[in-house]
Amino acid sequence: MSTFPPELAGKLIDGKGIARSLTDRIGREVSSFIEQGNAVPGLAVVLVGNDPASEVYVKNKAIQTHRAGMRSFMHMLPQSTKQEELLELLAQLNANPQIHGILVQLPLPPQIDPVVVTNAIAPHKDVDGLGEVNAGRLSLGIDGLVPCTPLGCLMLLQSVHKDMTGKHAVVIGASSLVGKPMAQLLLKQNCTVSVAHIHTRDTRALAREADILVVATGKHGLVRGDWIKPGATVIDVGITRVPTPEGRTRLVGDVAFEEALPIAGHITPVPGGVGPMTIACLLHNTLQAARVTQGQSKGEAL
Ligand SMILES: Nc1nc(=O)c2c([nH]1)NC[C@@H]1CN(c3ccc(C(=O)N[C@@H](CCC(=O)O)C(=O)O)cc3)C=[N+]21
Repeated sequence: MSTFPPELAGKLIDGKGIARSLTDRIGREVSSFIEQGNAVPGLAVVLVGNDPASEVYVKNKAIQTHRAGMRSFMHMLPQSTKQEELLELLAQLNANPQIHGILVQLPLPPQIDPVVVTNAIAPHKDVDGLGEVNAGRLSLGIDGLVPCTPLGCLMLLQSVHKDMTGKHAVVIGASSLVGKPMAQLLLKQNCTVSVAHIHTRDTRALAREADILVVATGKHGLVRGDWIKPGATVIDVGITRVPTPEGRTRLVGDVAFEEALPIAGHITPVPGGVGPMTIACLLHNTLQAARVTQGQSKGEAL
């Protein structure tokens, strides 16, 4: 990033750095949690199939989990795994007192229903926050486990904005994984929230009205420079691996970064933006889940 002139470099939201300091803080909190006589927080990650990109993410998660002083339990299942077999594993993980958080990596093979699987995770261990109990809690504004990517985006926004009251926040993408929970979190920050999706008539015109723009579509380069209101804060959740002319690959976001950089007030890069925050928030949620299990948090009913 040092190749940017200083006035542009100051616009970058350093997700990697913010994630590192969050992970370090969680590590210190984990140490004192254990010193107080509590169990070592444990995270189980389940991967079905052998998608190479998913394997990289899952290994990254395990490395970060250890860095924060927590236990990591990896379960790699074959692509042909039956839904019943996965549910059987989840029942064991739910019952295992060494495990405080469970994450099933998405997407799953076609023979497995992600809704059934997500809801088979005990709500107090659902560190992805995707099950109906935690999703319902979020929409009601009750404490619960919040999905990691939107939570990470919120923390990045809070590094720029002390108070978001009255700001127009536009979320592009309405998935249950990112767009919908992101909209709930922005509402809770007193933003006026618009959610654009595949059927939205003029997404560009809507985006141009945004003080805060969160893009989570998986369509790389969708948001061009002229979609951005001058001075807006832009959070790019997209992450796609594309080939380079030299025959290698690189990661790009949903925002045409070079076009957006001179116009935005603040913007997240890809890589080094939202991605590292997702993992840091997973650790945050795992510690939170362990605290609740040990009766140290008010979210007792989780
Ligand atoms: N149940 C579930 N929960 C998830 O949170 C989940 C998932 N399934 N399935 C896959 C996606 C993807 N995901 C990422 C996490 C970190 C980076 C990350 O750290 N990215 C680095 C770059 C890593 C690289 O070089 O490949 C960065 O953006 O700087 C990216 C992507 C979580 N996901």
